[in-house]
Amino acid sequence: MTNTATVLQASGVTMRFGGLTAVRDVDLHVDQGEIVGLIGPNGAGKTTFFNCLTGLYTPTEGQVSYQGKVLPAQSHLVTQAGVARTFQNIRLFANMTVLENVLVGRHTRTKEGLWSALLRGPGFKKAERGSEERAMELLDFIGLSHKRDHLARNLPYGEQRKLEIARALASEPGLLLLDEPTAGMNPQETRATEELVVAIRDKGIAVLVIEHDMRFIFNLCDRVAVLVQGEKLVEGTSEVVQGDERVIAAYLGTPFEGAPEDTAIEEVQAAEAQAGGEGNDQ
Ligand SMILES: Nc1ncnc2c1ncn2[C@@H]1O[C@H](COP(=O)(O)OP(=O)(O)OP(=O)(O)O)[C@@H](O)[C@H]1O
Repeated sequence: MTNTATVLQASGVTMRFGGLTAVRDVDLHVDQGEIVGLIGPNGAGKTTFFNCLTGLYTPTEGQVSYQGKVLPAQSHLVTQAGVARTFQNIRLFANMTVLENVLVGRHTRTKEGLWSALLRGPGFKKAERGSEERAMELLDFIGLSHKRDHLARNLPYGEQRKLEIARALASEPGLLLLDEPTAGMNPQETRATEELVVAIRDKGIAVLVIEHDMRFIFNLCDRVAVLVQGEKLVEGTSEVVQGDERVIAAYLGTPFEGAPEDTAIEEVQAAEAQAGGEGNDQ
């Protein structure tokens, strides 16, 4: 426990959909105690990569290990192994209470399966009693214990996102993957989420987070990897990534230095200026 241990290791992960390569040969690791950010323009392959890590997709090539063991490409086995995630779009059980949502998240840690949890069979009810204390601890941790009996759908948006995190934590992960946790949040909610992620890390859970809010990422992350068109372009500390011109260019959609398009754009601009000047006397 004294040395830094690698929690997650993705090696050469490639994901193709027919002719489209959404993720190409990506290596990424997350160490114990780290918060790692994954950024990139829309369509860069971030969510596809998460889906490869969590068993929703079987990568076309490459492999993913958690604590030294190759993960199976089945999401419930990945969760059982210790990797939990949230989704870009909220996926709570809207008509269940706050507490019930967290209890469902514990099903991988009890002998009862998901259906038993959802249908609330006798086996689940028994397991539930043992789990309730832990679920309430988690609700305390995220500041929602006072709303334990509220229906999830009645929570304000920011609290729904927090509840999703609590449900993911209920599987007792060693690594938490967050897909755009602050999407749709106001600045106060974003700030609170930042603090929550730090508190999660301080509990010994490593975090890998996809986020478009750059301030959130650069404030929070020990390391940031940048995906562009499915490939890892840069990886480093916030300072390194912020200072890398290729990252700025990728976000602005500007061609890289020396790219052939540079001259083409200049030629078009010159032609447009000339045409504008000819037809216009100003
Ligand atoms: N199931 C799929 N079948 C075919 N193509 C897909 C599939 N999922 C994603 N893609 C394509 O793969 C590419 C990467 O998409 P992905 O959603 O992973 O990007 P992203 O970086 O998460 O984007 P965003 O920031 O907008 O969420 C896109 O071109 C997308 O259209």
